[in-house]
Amino acid sequence: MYSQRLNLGAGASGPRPQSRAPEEQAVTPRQTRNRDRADRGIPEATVARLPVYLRALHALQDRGVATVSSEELAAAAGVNSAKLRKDLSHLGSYGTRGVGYEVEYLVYQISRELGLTQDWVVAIIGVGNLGRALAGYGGFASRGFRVAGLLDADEAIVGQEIAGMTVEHIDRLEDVIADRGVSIAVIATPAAAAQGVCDRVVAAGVTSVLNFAPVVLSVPDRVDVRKVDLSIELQILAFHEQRKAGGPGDYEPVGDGDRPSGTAQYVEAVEL
Ligand SMILES: NC(=O)c1ccc[n+]([C@@H]2O[C@H](COP(=O)([O-])OP(=O)(O)OC[C@H]3O[C@@H](n4cnc5c(N)ncnc54)[C@H](O)[C@@H]3O)[C@@H](O)[C@H]2O)c1
Repeated sequence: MYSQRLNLGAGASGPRPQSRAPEEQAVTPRQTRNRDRADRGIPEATVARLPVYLRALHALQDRGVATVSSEELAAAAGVNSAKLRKDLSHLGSYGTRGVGYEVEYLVYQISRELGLTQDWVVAIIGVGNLGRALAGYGGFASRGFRVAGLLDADEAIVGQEIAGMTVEHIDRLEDVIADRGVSIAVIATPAAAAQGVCDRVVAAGVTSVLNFAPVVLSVPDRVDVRKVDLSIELQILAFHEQRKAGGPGDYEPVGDGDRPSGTAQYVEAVEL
């Protein structure tokens, strides 16, 4: 058993460390990723597929499967097996001929690569419909993300209890980030407020932002922004539906051309 594997599920079943040494708090996801990958050159397309492999591996673990062939894992993840083997080779994982990959160790390797073997502290800014849903989503903790702050500008919302946390006023943003070691900010405000919020979290030292607002955020180079836009995903599905129905236009896959199936993986990064 790998100790880091245990840590992945700790949020759901037991307490996580509430505080870290200052030098540990200062490490951001980006810094860790850059440090770990600096010399290995793992392609971003591979990185984007690792969470998909991880999800498939967790499903195998849940079924008590100890080893898996590249073909089985590739089928479960919706990619071809050659691409899967190539992806995993970037992690130094080649499997064993005739046996395949050891599920538990591969979970550990991918989790380590994605920075999931440690806790990431998250603040959700904008606690409306979406912010509430995100705050109540149990899946973050089991994947190593701990929501440590809910902030909103609306006095009627501030002070409310949501998912066991009290919503704080946005005026406290900088203090919350500093005091709780927030390294990822989730922005779920209206579009008009998003850039201002983003500027503040960046000024407070956050270098990873997950943006749900329908606006392209300007950030310094050192900051990673991932944008989630469900309407774009629906438009992509509409495009494919149209093609299935024999609608206009021949389709040429662009870019990677071998993206895994399933909707959750289709969350696009329009900025990085
Ligand atoms: N990405 C997606 O797929 C998706 C899906 C639904 C909604 N959205 C977007 O997510 C955002 C939130 O949607 P919603 O339905 O929850 O809206 P909402 O109006 O219910 O919630 C927005 C919250 O942000 C708060 N807020 C406004 N200005 C703020 C500020 N400066 N600082 C802190 N909080 C502030 C409001 O008080 C409100 O509670 C919107 O931008 C919406 O367009 C995205």
